Amino acid sequence: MKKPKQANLIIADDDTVITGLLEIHAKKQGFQPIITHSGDEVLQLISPATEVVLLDLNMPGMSGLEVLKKLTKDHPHLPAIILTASSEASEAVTAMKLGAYDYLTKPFDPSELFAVLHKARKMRQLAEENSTLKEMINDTTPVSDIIAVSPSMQVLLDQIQKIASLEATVLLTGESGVGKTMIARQLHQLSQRNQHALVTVSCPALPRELLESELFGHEKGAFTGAMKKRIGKIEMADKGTLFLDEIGDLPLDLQPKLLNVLQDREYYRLGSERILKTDVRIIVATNLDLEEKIESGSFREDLYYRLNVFQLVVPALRERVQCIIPLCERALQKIAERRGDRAASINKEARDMLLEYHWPGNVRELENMMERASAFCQNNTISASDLVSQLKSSSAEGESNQPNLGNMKWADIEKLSLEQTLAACSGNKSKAAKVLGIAEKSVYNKMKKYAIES
Ligand SMILES: Nc1ncnc2c1ncn2[C@@H]1O[C@H](COP(=O)(O)OP(=O)(O)OP(=O)(O)O)[C@@H](O)[C@H]1O
Repeated sequence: MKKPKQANLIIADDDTVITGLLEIHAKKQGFQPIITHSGDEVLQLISPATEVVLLDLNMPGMSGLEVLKKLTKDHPHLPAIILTASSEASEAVTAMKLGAYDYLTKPFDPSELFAVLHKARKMRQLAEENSTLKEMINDTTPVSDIIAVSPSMQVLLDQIQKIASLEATVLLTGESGVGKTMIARQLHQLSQRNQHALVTVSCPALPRELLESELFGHEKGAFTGAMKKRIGKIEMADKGTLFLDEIGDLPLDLQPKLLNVLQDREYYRLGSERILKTDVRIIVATNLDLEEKIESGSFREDLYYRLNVFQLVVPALRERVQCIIPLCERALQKIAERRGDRAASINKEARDMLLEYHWPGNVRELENMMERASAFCQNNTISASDLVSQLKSSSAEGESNQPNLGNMKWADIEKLSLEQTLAACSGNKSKAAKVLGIAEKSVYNKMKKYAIES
């Protein structure tokens, strides 16, 4: 068997009529196909030029699913499109779970097949670019890399250890950029489900209709443009963990459907009345006050209670001051590794400034700040002048209710603002929390922190 250098599409099917036709179509569509009629050969044919594999599940030699298993393990960025006979629906589901990019049922429409092939090829190119970028940014924080020096973070890590192995739903709350996604990942890694997928859905990222089909999947023809059946993220996360980020933005009319999943582990694909069962653990995160959303009628109370089995509050960076310098040093270390350089250091004046800053964008802002400061600093040492413009711009861009730092320390401004608000609300903490746009619990915490008497 000759392994052609330029073939970017492998067509594996034992039906010579189909492969003959596909070869002609593929060439017309700009692909350089190579044909095989045996499962065993597929893996040997893969070369750096391969962009897509079209795989029939029923072939002599190694079974299609075995080939797929090896393919997704050894070549995770290589999309495989599965061809199945219509009676093999359960095999198609297995194939999707094994990591197939898509599947088509025979007999298929060639224009539909090539639309999928082109999409897969594009995805392959993007995935490659993405993985290079990911390596550059190194944005996945391994569990051992989590910085937890402050007592509040240590308590949090302790809670994570205790609840990770439970099946219960977890609600992660905290401001944007505090590390909720990182903690969701850790909960999954420490659970018995870690051999299965952690599937993330960002609720505000998609318009309502797309979000619904993204979560629950749809049948062919369920809505205009639903050309074929699609498996939803809930199904993909089966036996693993589903992480719903920004759950506060889940549209009201989708909330009962999620409630059903939480209560009975049941749901329907769009366009189908067949009940599907799922074995999934759900972790959700929000930076919004869900109790406030319940009051305003945009979040269901029954869903909130189902989600709020274990609530983990990830503290804002300003509330874990002891972590600030270690987080900066870790960020600088990672930046240096990426650049193949020595890590920059931070002088005393700059450290003081970092410790006093109010960090509206939390750890994400800190990482960005270190990136810029280390690029522009002199003698590989970050000094106050490398930070000052960034601190100003982040307070200007930040939340509008953050007063200008001016000559006052942030802590003094925060204390003053809390005292004045409490006085204006005749000492009513719940009212003050609403006026300040923070949780009532935060009012109590801040009163304790600044020794404000009730
Ligand atoms: N304690 C920590 N130790 C190490 N890295 C951290 C820590 N907390 C946060 N980070 C890092 O900060 C960045 C932002 O974290 P993450 O994306 O998890 O925040 P988030 O709360 O999910 O934000 P958003 O609400 O905007 O989605 C990530 O690069 C993450 O690795």
